[in-house]
Amino acid sequence: MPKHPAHPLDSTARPVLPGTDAELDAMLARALGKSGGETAEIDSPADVPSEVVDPAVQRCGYVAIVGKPNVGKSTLLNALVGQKVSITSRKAQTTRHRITGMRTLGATQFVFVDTPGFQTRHGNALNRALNKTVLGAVSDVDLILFVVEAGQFNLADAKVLSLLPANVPAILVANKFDLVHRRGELAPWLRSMQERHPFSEFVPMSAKASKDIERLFGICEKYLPQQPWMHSPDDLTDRSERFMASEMVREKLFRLTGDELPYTSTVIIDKFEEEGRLKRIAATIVVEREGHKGMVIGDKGEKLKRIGTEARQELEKLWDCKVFLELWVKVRSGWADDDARVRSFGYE
Ligand SMILES: Nc1nc2c(ncn2[C@@H]2O[C@H](COP(=O)(O)OP(=O)(O)OP(=O)(O)O)[C@@H](O)[C@H]2O)c(=O)[nH]1
Repeated sequence: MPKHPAHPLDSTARPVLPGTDAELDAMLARALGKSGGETAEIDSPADVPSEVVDPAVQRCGYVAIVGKPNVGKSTLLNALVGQKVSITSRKAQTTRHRITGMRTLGATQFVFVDTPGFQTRHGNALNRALNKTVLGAVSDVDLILFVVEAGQFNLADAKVLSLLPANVPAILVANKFDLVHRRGELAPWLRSMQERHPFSEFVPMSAKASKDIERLFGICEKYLPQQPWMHSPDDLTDRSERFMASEMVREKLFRLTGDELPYTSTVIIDKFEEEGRLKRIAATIVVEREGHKGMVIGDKGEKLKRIGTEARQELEKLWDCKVFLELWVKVRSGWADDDARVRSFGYE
């Protein structure tokens, strides 16, 4: 029989927020897996075949992943879903859409919502659209994973934190824990974080470590309501193949052009045709200035060719079919400042 922990918000089982120093220290010790905590080991809901789960005992709910740009939200989402549904790059502001990825483990179906980092620096139309997406994402979910870099918190984190609704449980995910060398300094940091928001739990982790991902599933499960699944247990995302194609090109574009290319460059799919086991895709990379065009094309077209090859290879792997990908580059000055154009490029 699969396990079904009581929903923490159903009854008196609401998580107790650590108030005293001793409680905070215990929370930290437990989260770090040190002795002395009563729940150092957390079961993962995995390993119960989902086909055999009676709908009457199924759990299903939305989990929003929020945080400022570059803290690792997309890496986390991909690891949770078990496949690439959101693009990642070292360049901040890579994610622009609300993306849902799903994962069904045992009796529980997790529906994840990825959000763009909350934009604070520029008030242009693109950033206004991005911020609206973040607000929409957090208002109607069962659980929020507020992602920060472990031990860090600045104004950009604070702006995202200020958007969290009071009535939705939020877990503090201290990501990139592998980069923290002075772990002893985390206790005062955790204390200050708990003063900023009544987090239900604290999870120090690395989105790149599979053990941490498994542990996170076990932690999140109890926050999702008991109700039948909304998607088939095999579904991983509700985004179209067309969308995945444009995201994949955009990821390669940002990875291969480095920091010179402004994040306002985007990708539009002009053609998406299927012929048996072959997909023919034509896409345009839209840049803001003539000078950016050269950065994308590179010496003798070398860079553009590499962007195309890498995107094609990943798409072939993702869909398990042959892909023919044709790329173009166009200049459209000021598109990110133009509301109508931002909408026409697919940002609501
Ligand atoms: N060392 C380390 N690096 C990580 C970890 N998680 C993510 N990263 C890296 O951090 C960078 C940003 O990760 P993303 O997943 O793109 O971040 P994001 O928050 O989705 O960024 P935006 O799309 O800009 O909002 C990438 O280079 C990741 O490889 C982690 O746990 N440890």
